[in-house]
Amino acid sequence: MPGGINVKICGLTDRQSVRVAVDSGARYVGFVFFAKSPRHLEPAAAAELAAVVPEGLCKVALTVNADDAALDRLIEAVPLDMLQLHGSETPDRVAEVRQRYGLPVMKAVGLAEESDLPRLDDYLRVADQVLVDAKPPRTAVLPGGNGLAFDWRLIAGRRWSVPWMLAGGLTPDTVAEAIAMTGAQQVDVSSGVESAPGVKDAALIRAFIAATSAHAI
Ligand SMILES: O=C(O)c1ccccc1N[C@@H]1O[C@H](COP(=O)(O)O)[C@@H](O)[C@H]1O
Repeated sequence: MPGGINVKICGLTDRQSVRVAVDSGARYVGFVFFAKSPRHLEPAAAAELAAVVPEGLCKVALTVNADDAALDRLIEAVPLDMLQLHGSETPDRVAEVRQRYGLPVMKAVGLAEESDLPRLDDYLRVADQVLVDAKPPRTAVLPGGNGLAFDWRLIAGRRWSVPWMLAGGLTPDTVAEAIAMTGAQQVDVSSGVESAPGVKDAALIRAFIAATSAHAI
């Protein structure tokens, strides 16, 4: 969105929250297709939510190491604008998915320390965007959506050759500082706008998006 921060609200599971996200100015809305997640949706349910999203906003499907059969089913059922690959997909797999479905692909990469950064570079030639997220703890059930932040100083002042989005433990209280420190022009949130895992909170969604607008002014 020219002149402002692009916000993605991820893990939406109900119509009311989709409406709040859209009305508050979200540029991306994310649906999770990963059975272990409390935000998991079946494709038919996602199709109903997608119908609430106005033309021009980006409907993103988050998948984790999904195979072609699963992606075929998803794309057949849900009108999508972007695929977010949030597992251990290789650069070759990212290129394959992009080619097979003709949709823009955003590849998530988890960071915990400086030595994680080169992995991000591996995706710049194959992904349309990269999502810079916190690396999940070894014992985590989910590869993302854990409400954990990484040390933003790791990417302060860094730029990449494709558009990128900052994620990981962002909240209405922290997002302005995260933007200021990293220079992110796009931010993604899931846990930070929930009252319980998988339950989005309208007031938190509004507050999060307002906090990014306050930054832009
Ligand atoms: O949200 C989930 O359940 C999820 C499941 C599997 C992979 C990623 C998931 N969420 C994504 O993780 C980041 C950070 O989320 P959070 O704000 O820290 O909760 C974000 O991109 C979510 O889309």
